[in-house]
Amino acid sequence: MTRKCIKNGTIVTASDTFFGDILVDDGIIVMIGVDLDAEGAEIVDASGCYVFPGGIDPHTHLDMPFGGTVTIDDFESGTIAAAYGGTTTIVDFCLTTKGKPLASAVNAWHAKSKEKAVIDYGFHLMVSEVTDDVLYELPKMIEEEGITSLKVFMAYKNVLQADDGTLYRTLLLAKEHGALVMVHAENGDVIDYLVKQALSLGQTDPIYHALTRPPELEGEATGRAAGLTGLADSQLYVVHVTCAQAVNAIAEARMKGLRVFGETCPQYLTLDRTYLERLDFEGAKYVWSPPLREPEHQQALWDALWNGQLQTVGSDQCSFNFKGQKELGRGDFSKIPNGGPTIEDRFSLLYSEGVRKGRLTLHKFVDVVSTTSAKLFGLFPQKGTIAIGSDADIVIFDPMIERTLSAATHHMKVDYNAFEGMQVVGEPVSVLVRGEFVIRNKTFVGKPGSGQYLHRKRFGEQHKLPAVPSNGYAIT
Ligand SMILES: NC(=O)NCCC(=O)O
Ligand SMILES: [Zn+2]
Ligand SMILES: [Zn+2]
Repeated sequence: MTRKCIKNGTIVTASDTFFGDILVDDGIIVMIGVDLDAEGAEIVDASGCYVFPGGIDPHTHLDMPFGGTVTIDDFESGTIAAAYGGTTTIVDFCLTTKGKPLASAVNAWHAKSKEKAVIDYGFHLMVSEVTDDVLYELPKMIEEEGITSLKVFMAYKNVLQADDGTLYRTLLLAKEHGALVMVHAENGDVIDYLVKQALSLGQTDPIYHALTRPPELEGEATGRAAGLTGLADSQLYVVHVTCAQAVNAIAEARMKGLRVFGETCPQYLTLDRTYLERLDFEGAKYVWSPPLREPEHQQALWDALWNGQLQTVGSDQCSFNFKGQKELGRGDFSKIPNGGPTIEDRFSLLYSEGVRKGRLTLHKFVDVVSTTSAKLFGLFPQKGTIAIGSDADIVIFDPMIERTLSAATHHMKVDYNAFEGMQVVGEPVSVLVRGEFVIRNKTFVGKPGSGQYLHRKRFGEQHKLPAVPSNGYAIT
């Protein structure tokens, strides 16, 4: 049945809260109001629940070769887990290879995702060099594929790291063609020196991963990237911000009027550096770059979300099994594959740790887990809100359910949960993508391959919504 009426929920967007019904037809929201006439529609009862726009996760790495291995969650397990967690759209990083056409990387990413994704998805391009070939091809990727965001790494020396000239040229190109440059901001050269020094002293445990990547090096790189953005009069999105130093650099750039935006991730808001000290090499489970920080940085990140210095929360889903993958770094922390499993718990953690603990308002919660990502990445208002004409990507969320996050109950393939044992309150009970249930009463009912590829708009452009049916109107 394509027509549905979601009844009696508390509908929350980034700007409004109202009680009522949502009528969905053919995947689109066609009416919002009180006591809607739902004749011919399937009734979905949302009483006692919040009705949120589907989460948008702007930062995932599914089925991606990295650190000498490949992330264990692919577009099937990763998007099923995302859906369970209340996320209906992801933007995944397409890894390009130096010397090879960008199109071959994009085609490979289409092949990984097409038959598998259960929610909608787009791609960012990771750019590690700017050659004449890349300069020629990039505009085509933006125009033909709708890939309107490009990531540049300032760290991972000799692997993905690009130099400042490459970053600057990418910023210029992005300005010219309406793309958003994303940056992994850490000073890779100094980190390389510190890592070699630690290893030469026999300091090989996971904790040295954090000790060789101090927050000053994240703050320095963030400020440098922001400065180059100003010079290029371009736009920048700093991924996975972890510390006060980087927040300050972003805030300073924004105060100067620069188009600089920042994302943090659930792990940096809820976990700290002591996790890397866990015995029996368990600390390897908590190796991310940039690393987990001292607890005081968490407050800086929550404050920055509250006051708008940071705008989004991405998962940076990049999962490796502890057994056989994280273990590649036993005896040498620099060989531990970087990243962790976060796609499933992002939305609930932000609600439970953010809204429930008074660190985010309900509207700010929706904004940082969905709406602003839609705006920055060319998906709004097709995605990221509940409005007439928008896709019916909807999360029915029971705010009273108490549960414990655990690998025993999660839906990712990966063999551990980064938030194991953490108590959260609130759970998505049903999740719809374009009006079809993917999760219904906490059970997966979707179909691999039903997720659609999203051709995204250029930076600053909006989607035109389909015409509203003649009887479509909103009562608020
Ligand atoms: N963040 C992390 O440790 N792994 C994923 C790759 C990246 O985003 O740098
Ligand atoms: Zn990164
Ligand atoms: Zn990442």
